[in-house]
Amino acid sequence: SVDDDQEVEPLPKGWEKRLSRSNNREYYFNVYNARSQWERPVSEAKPMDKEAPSKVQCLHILVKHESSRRPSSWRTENITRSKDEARKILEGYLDQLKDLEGTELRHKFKKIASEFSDCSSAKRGGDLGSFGRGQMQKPFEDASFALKVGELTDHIVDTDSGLHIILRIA
Ligand SMILES: O=C(N[C@H](Cc1nc2ccccc2[nH]1)C(=O)O)c1cc2ccccc2s1
Repeated sequence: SVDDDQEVEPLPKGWEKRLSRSNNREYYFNVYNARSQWERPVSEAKPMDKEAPSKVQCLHILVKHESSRRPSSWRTENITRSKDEARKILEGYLDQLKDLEGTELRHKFKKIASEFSDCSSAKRGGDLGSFGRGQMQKPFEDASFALKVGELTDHIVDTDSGLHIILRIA
């Protein structure tokens, strides 16, 4: 059994305790480099751990427009809005989100994504899961990897799919 006082002792700085959904086990998340481990950490996670993360997990809200690669989505069979109109819509979402933080930001972001994102990930609150470099369109990848955990893009990201805002959650 785990040494009792470890149970009540606070975690070393820079670590968060999380629950793995797949096997209902607790694991530990290094908030600086987004790495996870099963073993309870004994030493502080260091900010210099902030080396380039190999993978990130992000939520996004996509607003497609008439020149999107596939101007169709679960919401709208034939998307005809202009790119400018799409930008204005996303700027409106950014205004609603930019002063929020933490759980409140994540919940509001997921709510908007699930109702309005033109990506099929809308069904998962905009959650794309974890991805490494080389998996997503380059502008999206660069914007995602430039974010710290918990951070929202302060600008709109333009890809062949349409216009996005991104929230990094891991
Ligand atoms: O490419 C997708 N969806 C496209 C729109 C789109 N284009 C993207 C470009 C970069 C990042 C996310 C993007 N989503 C669509 O529905 O037309 C993905 C949907 C999902 C759903 C779950 C997890 C990953 C993904 S990637």
